[in-house]
Amino acid sequence: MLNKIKGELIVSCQALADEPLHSSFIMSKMALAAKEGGAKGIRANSKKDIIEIKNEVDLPVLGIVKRDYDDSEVFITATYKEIDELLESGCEMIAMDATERQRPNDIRLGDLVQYAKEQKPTIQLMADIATIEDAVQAEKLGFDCISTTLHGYTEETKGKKLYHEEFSFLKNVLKRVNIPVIAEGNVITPEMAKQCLEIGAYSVVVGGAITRPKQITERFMEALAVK
Ligand SMILES: CC(=O)N[C@H](C=O)[C@@H](O)[C@H](O)[C@H](O)COP(=O)(O)O
Repeated sequence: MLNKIKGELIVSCQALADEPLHSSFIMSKMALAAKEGGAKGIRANSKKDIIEIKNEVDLPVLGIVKRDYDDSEVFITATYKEIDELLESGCEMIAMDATERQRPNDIRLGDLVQYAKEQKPTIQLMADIATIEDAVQAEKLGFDCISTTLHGYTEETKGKKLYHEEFSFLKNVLKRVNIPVIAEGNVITPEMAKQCLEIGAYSVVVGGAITRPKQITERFMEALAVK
């Protein structure tokens, strides 16, 4: 998958149970629209959505399973169970939370990486990180690439946006690791996506700005309210 997405756009097609477009069928059509628009990869949540998306488009899929656990704040591919589901889904790459936060049942991130690679040696793994330290650790653990997905979404990074200070976080991550770094999170305009690639991101993931019409509408409403 990494070869196919170099310098390209990945579209994240996700709608959780509490979102208006929650439906594997709708996500598969979102993926088709993304493909027809030129995207070279899809990020998707849940085995069900991934299977339906794979029936609709022949693009490589970066899979996650979002699931909440009582004993942890980690919710993106948190345990062996989610990894098993993703291996069954046929996705080419698995993304998992790679923050230093405690995982459910105290599972160690390194053990999850090892498990996934043992189960399917050809699977590629993406580390969803929030901090520079997460990125450095992820490279050591054997992840194939890093994504800035969780920057701004942890206690430590709350309120931060990837585009703050001319994408300074992205620039710093790029300086500290040698594996590909994918820009993801709050990339909301085509210009921002282009900027991420110019800075040196390997590719860019755009979600809400393409596939969450409620979020897009809210952005318009905010702008109108200012006037
Ligand atoms: C923090 C979190 O849960 N991020 C999720 C990760 O899969 C998705 O909800 C995002 O849509 C995705 O990361 C793309 O980002 P954006 O939608 O901002 O372009």
